[in-house]
Amino acid sequence: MSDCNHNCSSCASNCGERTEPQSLLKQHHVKANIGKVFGIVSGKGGVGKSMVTSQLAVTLRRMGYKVGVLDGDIMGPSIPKAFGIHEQASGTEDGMIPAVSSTGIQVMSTNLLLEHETDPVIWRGPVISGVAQQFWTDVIWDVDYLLIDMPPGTGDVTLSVFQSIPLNGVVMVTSPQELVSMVVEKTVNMANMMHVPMLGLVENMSYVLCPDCDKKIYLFGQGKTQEAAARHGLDVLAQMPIDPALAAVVDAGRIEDFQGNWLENVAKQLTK
Ligand SMILES: Nc1ncnc2c1ncn2[C@@H]1O[C@H](COP(=O)(O)OP(=O)(O)OP(=O)(O)O)[C@@H](O)[C@H]1O
Repeated sequence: MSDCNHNCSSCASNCGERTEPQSLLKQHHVKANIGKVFGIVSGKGGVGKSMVTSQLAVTLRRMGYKVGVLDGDIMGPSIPKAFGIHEQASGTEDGMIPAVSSTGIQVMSTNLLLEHETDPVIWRGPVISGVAQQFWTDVIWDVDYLLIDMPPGTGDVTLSVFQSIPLNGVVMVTSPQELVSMVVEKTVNMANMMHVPMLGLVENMSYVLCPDCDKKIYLFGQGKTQEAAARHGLDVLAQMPIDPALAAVVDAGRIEDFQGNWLENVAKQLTK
């Protein structure tokens, strides 16, 4: 190490004298213009993480912001379908260009790279993590807010996103039953260990609204949410009902038409 200047912060060499851990954070594409970046996480699958990510993107767009969604759920991408995007992503010599929804939301997802939407993603772990990173480093985003729909749980891709993308915070999505479980705690702990601020919790499928009297029916009991969230050190930012109309707009690729303002408080947290 003849040319060692003993300043580890400006040196990429991993020699035995290194005293500081090396950052694994990656730069976004040189031509990209990205304001803030938020991850949407969940302890396990099927709790409505993609639903919340899409609705949050629409809510921010309705507030007038430029919004992008990076579909980090590489194996089970569902964002393009919710937005009714079926064409393949395009690219130039410079980089990848995200698809754009009918209201102007930018989207990048593995499903936009496959020849057929129904093709399985038969890639090994390291390749999958690499793709999530490339959606950050190689895509020419132009957004005020980039939302990352993370894969469920605390696996490879989640870790890779936490390590390589400078997140401004994460929002946790749970269902009422999941809130009391260990998997939520694991995800909260992972964000803490990665020093990424956990902004709070969206409880999805909290209640059903009676179509006749508008009464909220809490199928899994009421009042436990605040207590369980507090145990995890989380603020409850929103509670969303189970609403067949929501599932229907997702199935029809028309999430941008959804009615409801459940996530306005979450959007305010992200934009403040
Ligand atoms: N509040 C809701 N009301 C009605 N249907 C919902 C609601 N939330 C989610 N769904 C439906 O439940 C299914 C699972 O939701 P979603 O794909 O968002 O979950 P997820 O947590 O992202 O799952 P995964 O991580 O496994 O992809 C979807 O068909 C979605 O349309």
